Amino acid sequence: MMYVSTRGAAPKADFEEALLAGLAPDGGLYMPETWPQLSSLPASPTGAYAAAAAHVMTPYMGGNPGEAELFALVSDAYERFADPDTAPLKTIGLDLYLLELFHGPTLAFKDFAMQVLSRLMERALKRRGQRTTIVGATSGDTGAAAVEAFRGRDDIELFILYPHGRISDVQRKQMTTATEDNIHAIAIEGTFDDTQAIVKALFGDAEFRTRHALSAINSINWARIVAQTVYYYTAAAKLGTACHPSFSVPTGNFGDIFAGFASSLMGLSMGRLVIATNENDILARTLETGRYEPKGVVPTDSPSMDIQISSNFERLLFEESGRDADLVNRAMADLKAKGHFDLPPATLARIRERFTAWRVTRDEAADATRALFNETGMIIDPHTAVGVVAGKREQERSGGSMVVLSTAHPAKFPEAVTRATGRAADIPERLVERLQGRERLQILPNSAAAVADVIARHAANRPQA
Ligand SMILES: Cc1ncc(COP(=O)(O)O)c(C=O)c1O
Ligand SMILES: N[C@@H](CCOP(=O)(O)O)C(=O)O
Repeated sequence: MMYVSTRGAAPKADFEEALLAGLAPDGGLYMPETWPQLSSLPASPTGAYAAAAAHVMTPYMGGNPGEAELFALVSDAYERFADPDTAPLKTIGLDLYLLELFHGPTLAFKDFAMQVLSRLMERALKRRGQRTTIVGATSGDTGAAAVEAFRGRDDIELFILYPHGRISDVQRKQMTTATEDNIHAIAIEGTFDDTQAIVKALFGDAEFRTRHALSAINSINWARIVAQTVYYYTAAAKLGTACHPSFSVPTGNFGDIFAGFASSLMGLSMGRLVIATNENDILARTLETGRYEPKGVVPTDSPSMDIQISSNFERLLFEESGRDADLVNRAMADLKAKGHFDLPPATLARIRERFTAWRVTRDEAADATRALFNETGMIIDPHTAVGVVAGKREQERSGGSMVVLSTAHPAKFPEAVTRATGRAADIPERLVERLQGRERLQILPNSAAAVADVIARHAANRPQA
């Protein structure tokens, strides 16, 4: 299995190269050259999430690692998940389900991929005798998951950028209380989009990128997407082969829903993929009008989705334009020069065949949280609430089974949850432990040069091995 860049000008890479590079050298995102086919999970072994993960992910690895080694690696990655089912499916209405993806160590869906990614990276670096500098951008959850997955790992420095004052206190402390020397939390005076732009700018500087051996842990890294395809399979398997569920996915950077799309391209039969957005509704506007046009980010109760530049939309554009790298390059150039790009009608039509988008307001999400709590006693987080509202709307429109991805634990967002339901969610013990201790962070202006300087100074002061 080889990987190609969405911008068409990078050499093909194997899985390990794509994993360590993160972003392709031409600025594009890696995509598999062909889609492995897997219409469903084998009937046996059933239940075991790690076995399913190894089975779904193996074809993407090109034999490095092979399925047995990958199985051992993912088994270790998912061992500390709090629910024995890893990704349990709960019924919340008529043919309406919640896929709970928050039982990992940092209580958000990011743990599913990050726990695997860190192990794959460490393995690759050891094999090659290399070290790496990870630079990541986070609106809260990716950073927490990355800190947890990479803390204390040999040969890996993690610099994680988050928008200052725009994530929840819990999310911030999950990153800033890490005591390990290889973890560096940096608050940027800007939005998540600014932090993501800084990451891309650092990768765009070829000399800096090579000198510091940069790697990425955001969903621009293909390995993240692969690991996130697995739970679409396990959810579908639980509902049975006759059911072709739709999936409602709270969406920001478009990585999680792209993993669902990837599963459908692999042959998993499903209904619609529902893009559930908050007031930062660029994707809903794009599907409606055909124009991708970021507007200013507004803060909401679902801060992890306060994103206007959805990185992985580039992957969708590439795939649904018939893998037209020239078109992707033109779109990205237009975005830079004019602040928007227009989807060709045929590409828009193909996207609409598979995806529906619903914009959900803060009040609608809070009402849904309250209603579910009153009906079932269940407390959901504000991102999941956006997914529930969008999922129900789509179910009313097109019918069928609907699986809503429950992307975070409500304890991560106590203010919004308490406002909606009148009570806060119980805080799991594993979170309590992580919130203690002194916070360690730097606040930097919205400047790639400032971040580059911190990384360079740290490298210069690192004791030589
Ligand atoms: C809790 C939560 N839900 C949803 C999302 C959106 O996921 P994606 O960026 O993959 O679209 C995020 C952030 O990525 C998140 O942290
Ligand atoms: N919502 C995310 C934003 C980054 O998304 P990623 O999936 O590309 O890492 C976050 O919580 O940081």
